[in-house]
Amino acid sequence: MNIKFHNVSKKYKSKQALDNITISLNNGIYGLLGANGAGKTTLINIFVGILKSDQGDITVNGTNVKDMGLNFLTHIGYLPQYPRFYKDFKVYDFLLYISALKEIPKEDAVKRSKNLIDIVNLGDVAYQKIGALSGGMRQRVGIAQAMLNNPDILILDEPTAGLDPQERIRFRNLITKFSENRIVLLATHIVSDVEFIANQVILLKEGHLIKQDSPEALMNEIDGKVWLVSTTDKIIREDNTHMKISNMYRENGNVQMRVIDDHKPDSSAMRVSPNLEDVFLYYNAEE
Ligand SMILES: Nc1ncnc2c1ncn2[C@@H]1O[C@H](COP(=O)(O)OP(=O)(O)OP(=O)(O)O)[C@@H](O)[C@H]1O
Repeated sequence: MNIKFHNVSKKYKSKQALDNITISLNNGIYGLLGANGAGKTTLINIFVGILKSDQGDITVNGTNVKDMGLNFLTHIGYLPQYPRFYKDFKVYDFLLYISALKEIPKEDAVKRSKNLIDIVNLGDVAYQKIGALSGGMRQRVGIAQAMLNNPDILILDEPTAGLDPQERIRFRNLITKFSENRIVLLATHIVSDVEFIANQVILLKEGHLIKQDSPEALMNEIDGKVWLVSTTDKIIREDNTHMKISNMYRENGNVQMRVIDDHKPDSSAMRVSPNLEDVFLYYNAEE
């Protein structure tokens, strides 16, 4: 599978939400990362056909999606950022209903719905109404419905919103298994969702493509620019050095700060290996 975005742009009135985005995706997991308002949902909505771009084209295996008609949708599974459900549907019935909309034959629909209910760990509530589920459980119904048609291209917009830590891990494992021979595009601003599973990260900022590369390559690029500085609460309260702090935690009565800086920010600072969160901050921090 291959998806190409060629010079895709989108403006909402005077707001340039996407500016000339050109990217290419092959099989694997792609983390679409960006701060709030970076343009992730706009890019996804243009791809799945909810929005029209002002300019540019998208091709799947070389064919313009505009020429694929409804056939295009049979290849796609999609979880919107804010999925809406019929609250009176029971989980299992809802999956059968979505299967019918996707024109999945009844026998397959039954098998697949039951299987996905197990996979997303909703066996205990399969016959409960969606309206009675917790937010995280509903989100898992959303993930399951996106996978019903066994899509070649799975598009997930903020899929882990509301999931507890255990379910996040389950989700990451599920996506890693599922991604073999497919494209999974996962939009998030939660770096840890993609840090260990994405083959590539697409970094957007204010509608621009900042980087597309493997997490390892992105981390290598800022090697030598991440420091650990040990300090105290008092100094932090008084500090006005405007360091780019990617993380802060307490250890043995001191405060440890992870600082992003081209130069050693303090004589006691120790160089540490970058992680993907540091990369995110490096490209997103205010000057
Ligand atoms: N319908 C709209 N009308 C006007 N502006 C919009 C509309 N939808 C999005 N925008 C603007 O376009 C920009 C990109 O929004 P988008 O929702 O694509 O970002 P995002 O990266 O998905 O953000 P988030 O992480 O907050 O969901 C933002 O500045 C947003 O305010």
